[in-house]
Amino acid sequence: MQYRHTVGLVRYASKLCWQYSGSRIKSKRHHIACFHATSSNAVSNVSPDVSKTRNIGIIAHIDAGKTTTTERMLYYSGHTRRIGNVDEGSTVTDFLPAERARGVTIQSAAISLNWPPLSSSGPKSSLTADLQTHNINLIDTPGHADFTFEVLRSLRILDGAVCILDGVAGVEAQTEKVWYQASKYAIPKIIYVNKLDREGAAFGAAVKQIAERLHTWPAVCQIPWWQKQGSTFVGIGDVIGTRAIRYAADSDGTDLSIIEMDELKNIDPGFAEEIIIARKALIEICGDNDEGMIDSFLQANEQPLEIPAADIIASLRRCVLDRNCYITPVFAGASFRNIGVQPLLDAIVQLLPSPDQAIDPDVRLDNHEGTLSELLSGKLMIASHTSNIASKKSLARHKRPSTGLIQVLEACALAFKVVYDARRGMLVYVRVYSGTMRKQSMLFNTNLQLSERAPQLLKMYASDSVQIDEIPAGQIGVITGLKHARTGDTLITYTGASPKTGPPAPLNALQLRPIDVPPAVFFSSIEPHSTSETKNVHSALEILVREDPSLTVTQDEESGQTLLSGMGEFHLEIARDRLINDFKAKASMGKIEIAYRECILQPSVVDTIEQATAGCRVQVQSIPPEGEHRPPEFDIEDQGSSTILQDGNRVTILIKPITPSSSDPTSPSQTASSAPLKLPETVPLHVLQSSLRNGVLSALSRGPNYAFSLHSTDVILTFDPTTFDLHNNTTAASLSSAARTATKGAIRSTALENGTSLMELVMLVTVSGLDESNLGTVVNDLSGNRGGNVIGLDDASSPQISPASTMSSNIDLDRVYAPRDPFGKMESGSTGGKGSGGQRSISARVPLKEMVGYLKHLRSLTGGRGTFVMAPERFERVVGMREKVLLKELRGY
Ligand SMILES: Nc1nc2c(ncn2[C@@H]2O[C@H](COP(=O)(O)OP(=O)(O)OP(=O)(O)O)[C@@H](O)[C@H]2O)c(=O)[nH]1
Repeated sequence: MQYRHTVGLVRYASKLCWQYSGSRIKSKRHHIACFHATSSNAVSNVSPDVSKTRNIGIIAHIDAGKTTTTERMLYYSGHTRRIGNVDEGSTVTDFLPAERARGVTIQSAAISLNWPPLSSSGPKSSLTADLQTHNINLIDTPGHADFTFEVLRSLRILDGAVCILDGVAGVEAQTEKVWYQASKYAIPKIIYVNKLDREGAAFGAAVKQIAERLHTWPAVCQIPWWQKQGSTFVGIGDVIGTRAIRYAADSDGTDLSIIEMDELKNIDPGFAEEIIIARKALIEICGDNDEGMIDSFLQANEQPLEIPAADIIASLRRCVLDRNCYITPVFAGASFRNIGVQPLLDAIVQLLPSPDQAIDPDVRLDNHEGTLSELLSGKLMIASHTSNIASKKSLARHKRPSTGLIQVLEACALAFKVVYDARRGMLVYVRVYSGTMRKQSMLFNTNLQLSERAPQLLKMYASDSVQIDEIPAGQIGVITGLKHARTGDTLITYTGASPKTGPPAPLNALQLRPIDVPPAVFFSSIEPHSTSETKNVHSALEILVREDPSLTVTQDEESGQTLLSGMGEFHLEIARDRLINDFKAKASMGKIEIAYRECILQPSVVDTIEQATAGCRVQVQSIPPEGEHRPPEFDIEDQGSSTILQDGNRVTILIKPITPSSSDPTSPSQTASSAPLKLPETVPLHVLQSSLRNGVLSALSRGPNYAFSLHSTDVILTFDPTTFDLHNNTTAASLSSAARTATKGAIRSTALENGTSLMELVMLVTVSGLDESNLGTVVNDLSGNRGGNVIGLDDASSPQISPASTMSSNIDLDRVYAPRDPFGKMESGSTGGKGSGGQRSISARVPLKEMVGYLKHLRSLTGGRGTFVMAPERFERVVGMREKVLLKELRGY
């Protein structure tokens, strides 16, 4: 029985929210209140100094205030003359119509600003004397979990991050997720506790949660200054400078006064005393981690108050840049009230790394991994070459290559974002890692294996831009006019560029740290309103997918329907809005449904099914699930350039040598360097390989029984050039088609013999905000009605979302300094043992289907207090009654 993806196949009345986003209602008015100091007609030829550059991301849970803070940064840096407002849809960075209408960040926006500003001084400027002007490339990332890919691709190219917390909510679930993602890439971070003007704000509690949930030692650099028994937030205590900064009420944040300690002791003795306590704690934590601070302490005659602010900043910077040091500086403010943003900008410049101090990016050359500096020093080339010649058993005949080949490399950059702009066409955002990318240079795209010229380069100021002649190493910029480059592609320039041949091997295979695309878990059909609209709709979809690789478009073979898949319901809704409103496509979107997977069943992994079609011999077998006995050959790891892992499947392409004496297939890398295989000039090895692979992947995109894509399938395709009749007129399409037919045949035979099964996505869910009275009810609901499996209670670190390697495991909470909060919300030195305020949390594994509409239900179970966050864990086979029920739902009978 075959099932087609038809609209309404699965009916879900309720809405899945990956996390609670609060009940904020935002105005739909579009006040564009900003006046940009730059314009796209301007041309800038100033090359920024790399040591005075910061590539920084702003990361946080949804609604923590990222865009509000960014807006102030633009204002103080002189980029805008008025402060935009998220609630009025007038911010610079949320410039998409959908972002302005909904008041949420959907795509990460890249802006450049100078801090301290070049021309202005006085109240709009830095609060640190003698701070030199730096160029900050800032990326405001989305907080909603459906747009996690946006955060991931930004993190890939950032050197540092500011993590913003809501001062009332503290460390929220999505904060933990993005924190650990940033930690995974070893990105140095500072924390800004925002919204301290709100009723219920608790800075001390937030600091304790930072230690408890983010597993880092908070180094409190500022403390909030509350007056009127804690009801009015008036400014901040500068622990590093031992002074207070008071902001005039209802000002734009430039009307502020610096109050030195002597005066503060008269105005607010309690607050002055707390600053002194905080400073001692800061010196202690720096001294525990940095030898330099011990020297400063001794030089200051062991008087913490006598240590110069510059020494503390230098010590903190050493700690932040040290990968093995688990210290995070913490700052305070209320961006909406214009409090605390200038000192935060100072901290970005002072504490976060410049590109030349940032982590050495990962690269891959041929099938060897290393770092960029290893590549540039020639080490990686030597390793790659040595392995090739070793495979030919003729090591003695080959000399080591000089590093000359690397000298051919002029520049390399990663395209981390592609955005369609109605006025300027496709904007490809790049981070240049080495060399200088120049206007009009010929770029070679190592992922697509093609050359494109870069007609124009831009520096972006959110939706505005300035033309530039070059993008030097360490900088972020935009290339316009590229027809092919996609997110995640590596672009290189090289001497003697030839669009016909591309760069010499193995430079043509150089890849900078790839960006993993998470699997799509929801889909919907897209129906053009008329046949004449089909082309327009497809062009618009093509743009959407090039912009956002976490969206995929497929064509259902049987129904002919176009299906759009994505990361969540909200993700697809936004895609629909963009399709219809921004691209004016005349089409409708069907019901949003869950994307299941299909897997072939097999009694034994060695019992493979083979299918041979026109030069392609295909073996198909199922990959045993994780946790079950898995023979060594199924270790899910990349096995060189002939094998890829994609969407839970493993695809290996082997090319048989033409020589009559060699009967064994070899991997392409071996074949490439062995004399017998002579491929036609028009079909070089990489084209042959990628065409065959695309054919296999296409066959895997539709299972034989349920029409969902296949998962846990191992495909080995052996290509025999002699039986295919490979010649100069062979096209990539004909190769793909042969691979596809052979793979489909093999899958069909396997399915006929052994059957297939449905697989569903299991989510790792963390429910928080619970208390003793509703904990049991929520546990029962998750493990009973929803078929979930509770794996832990009060797991402060949400271990499933937090890679252990990125955290410090031995933080003694009693040793963590946190100032007392007003109204006794938080006793310093205690979090109640069960999370903030004695709140309880649950970690569970639950099928995605059962989480649809969960937010509403959870709120009814917990009187509106419970929240949750979830992340995909893995696809699992659906068995027993559950499979019967699901199939019945899918069939509709
Ligand atoms: N009271 C108060 N409200 C704030 C503050 N900062 C932000 N807000 C409000 O919080 C809401 C969310 O602010 P945003 O700046 O959109 O938050 P975000 O983190 O960018 O949100 P997403 O991009 O959608 O994840 C808006 O209504 C802001 O006006 C603050 O310091 N105090």
